[in-house]
Amino acid sequence: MEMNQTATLAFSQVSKQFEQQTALDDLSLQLYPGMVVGLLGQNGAGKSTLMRCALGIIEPNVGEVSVLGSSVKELSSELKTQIGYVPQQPFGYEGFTVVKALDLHRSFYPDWDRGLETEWLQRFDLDPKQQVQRLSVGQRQSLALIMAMSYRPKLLILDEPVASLDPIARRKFMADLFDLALESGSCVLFSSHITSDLERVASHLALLKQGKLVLFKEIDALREQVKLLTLAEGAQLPEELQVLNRQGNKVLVDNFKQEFTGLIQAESLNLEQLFMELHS
Ligand SMILES: Nc1ncnc2c1ncn2[C@@H]1O[C@H](COP(=O)(O)OP(=O)(O)OP(=O)(O)O)[C@@H](O)[C@H]1O
Repeated sequence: MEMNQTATLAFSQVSKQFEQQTALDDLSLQLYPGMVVGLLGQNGAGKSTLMRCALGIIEPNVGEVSVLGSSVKELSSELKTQIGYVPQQPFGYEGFTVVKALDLHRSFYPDWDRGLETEWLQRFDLDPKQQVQRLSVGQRQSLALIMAMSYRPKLLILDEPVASLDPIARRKFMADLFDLALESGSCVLFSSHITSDLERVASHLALLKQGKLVLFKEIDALREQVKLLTLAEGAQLPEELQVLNRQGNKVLVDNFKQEFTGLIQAESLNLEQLFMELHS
C-alpha cells in the first residue's frame, strides 16, 4: 500500500472550529487502499467531525481535504458513488420494507453487487419483508451497513458501526469488514470505543485527543514502539522518542527502539491500557 499511490483520503493541516470549540487541530493524515483504520478518542475528541469533513458535510476553517485525488469541495458525482458512509444515527426509509428500501437505494449505484447484498442480508439475519420502522436499532444499523457496502466503495466511513450490534453480529461484522477491504482494495475508516474490536481488525490506529492526531500507526508497529517507560531520577530520554504523556517518572512514548541509561522498565500496552495512560 501507499508511497506512489494516490491517497484515498488525505487531510492536510486541517483545523475546524465550532464557536469557541476546536474540534480538529492542525490535523494531517493520509489513508491508502487496503487500510482499515480504527479511529479512537474520548467523547468529543473530534472523530465525527473528522469523518464529516472527509465527506464534505462540513468544511474545515483551515486546510485541505481530498478524496481519491480530488478536493472534497469539488467531488464529481462519479467519485461520490465511490464513498460509503454510515452515520452514528441512521436514517429514513420509514414506510418501506427492507427489500423495497434496498431496491430504491440500489438504483443510485451502478456498481451495486447483488450477491454481496444477499450474503450480508443473510449474515445479519434480516427479513427482507420486514418494515424498516419495525426493525430494532441494531437491525437498522445492519441495513445501513449493507446499503453503504454493497457497491464496494473505495472509501467506507463508519461512525461507530457496531455500537448497536450484539457481540456475535459485531464479531462477524468486524471480521467481514476486514475481508471486504482486502478483497475490494477499499479503504475503511471506522470509529469505535471497543478497543478489542479495533485491535483485532484494524490495520492502523488513529488516535485523537482534543482534536489533535496524537498517534497514527500500524497496529503491529504500535505494539513494538509504544511503551510505558519507568525512568530513574535524572534519566535523559533519547531524542528519537516522542512523548505522548508523562506522569512523574512514568512516560508514555512512541518510537521506542532500544534500552538506554536510566530506563528501569519498558512496558508494552494493549490498546485499552494505552488509551487509559494517554488520558491519565
Ligand atoms: N455542530 C456543532 N456545533 C458546535 N459544536 C460542535 C458541533 N459538532 C461538534 N461540536 C463540538 O466539537 C467537538 C468534537 O465533536 P465530535 O462530535 O467530533 O466528537 P466525537 O469524538 O465524535 O465524540 P463522540 O465519541 O461523543 O461521538 C465537541 O466538543 C463537540 O461539542
